[in-house]
Amino acid sequence: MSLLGVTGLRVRSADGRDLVRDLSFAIDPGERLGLIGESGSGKSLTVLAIMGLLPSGMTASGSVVLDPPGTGPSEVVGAPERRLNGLRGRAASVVFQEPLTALDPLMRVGRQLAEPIRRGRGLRGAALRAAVAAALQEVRIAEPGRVARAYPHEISGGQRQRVAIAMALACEPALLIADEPTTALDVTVQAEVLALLGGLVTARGMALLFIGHDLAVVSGITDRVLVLKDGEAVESGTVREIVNAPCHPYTRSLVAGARHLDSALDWTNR
Ligand SMILES: Nc1ncnc2c1ncn2[C@@H]1O[C@H](COP(=O)(O)OP(=O)(O)OP(=O)(O)O)[C@@H](O)[C@H]1O
Repeated sequence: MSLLGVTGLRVRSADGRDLVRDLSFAIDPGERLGLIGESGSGKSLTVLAIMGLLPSGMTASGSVVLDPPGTGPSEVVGAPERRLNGLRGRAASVVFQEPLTALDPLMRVGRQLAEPIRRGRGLRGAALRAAVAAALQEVRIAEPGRVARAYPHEISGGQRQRVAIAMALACEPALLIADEPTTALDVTVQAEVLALLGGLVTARGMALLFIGHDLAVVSGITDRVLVLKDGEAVESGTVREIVNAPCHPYTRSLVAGARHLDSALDWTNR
């Protein structure tokens, strides 16, 4: 059984429009899948449906099953909040595009990172403080003491995204979902955060669902790609297949327009 199995997923708006239609894919433990598509193609709604976090009024149908090692499979669609809370953070965790989504502006960084570590790992006191420092070091925060004492607005955008990544990792999820995690960052910081994410996924043996609109970025960090257009999957395959022999016209336009395509092609020769 896959770690994540999405079958016939449909997301419908409050006014009855189908924003995601008949979407099916699976991710095995340790696998890296990219979900790529233009703005408005339904990528973020797919992520929210997987986490049981759709905005009120929107409904999901079909099936989303999370099956992390050591627990039985759980259906997300229609699950009560209590069951979803047990899955979030442990089975799957999300890093969003805008790190401030994950951070409370009125709470010091160290305290907010401590909360999921305390909940997830049951640590207290000095052991909890040490775990917070270790978590900040793991995401390569240069001055963990200063950053732990800072409020989110007192640190840089790149540091905020590193903290958001540390929070997403706090409960040791089997699947990390990264929803355009570098889009809000400037270009040099983007590359550093991508390298960090890729390294952490490898080091922890996590599976990765990486959402993006830039084929060069997505193909650099994933093994397989699913192409979404207007809420529907139009093509899927390995990075090599998609980059070297795109079938659907939309995928062809993505490949033709991909910036830094050379570096993406280098990745396919790994
Ligand atoms: N809360 C909402 N209410 C109504 N429609 C919404 C809502 N959120 C998203 N949509 C619509 O659903 C469609 C898919 O949106 P979604 O955010 O999943 O796209 P996306 O591929 O993630 O785009 P982007 O790359 O810009 O984030 C879009 O047409 C969008 O306008």
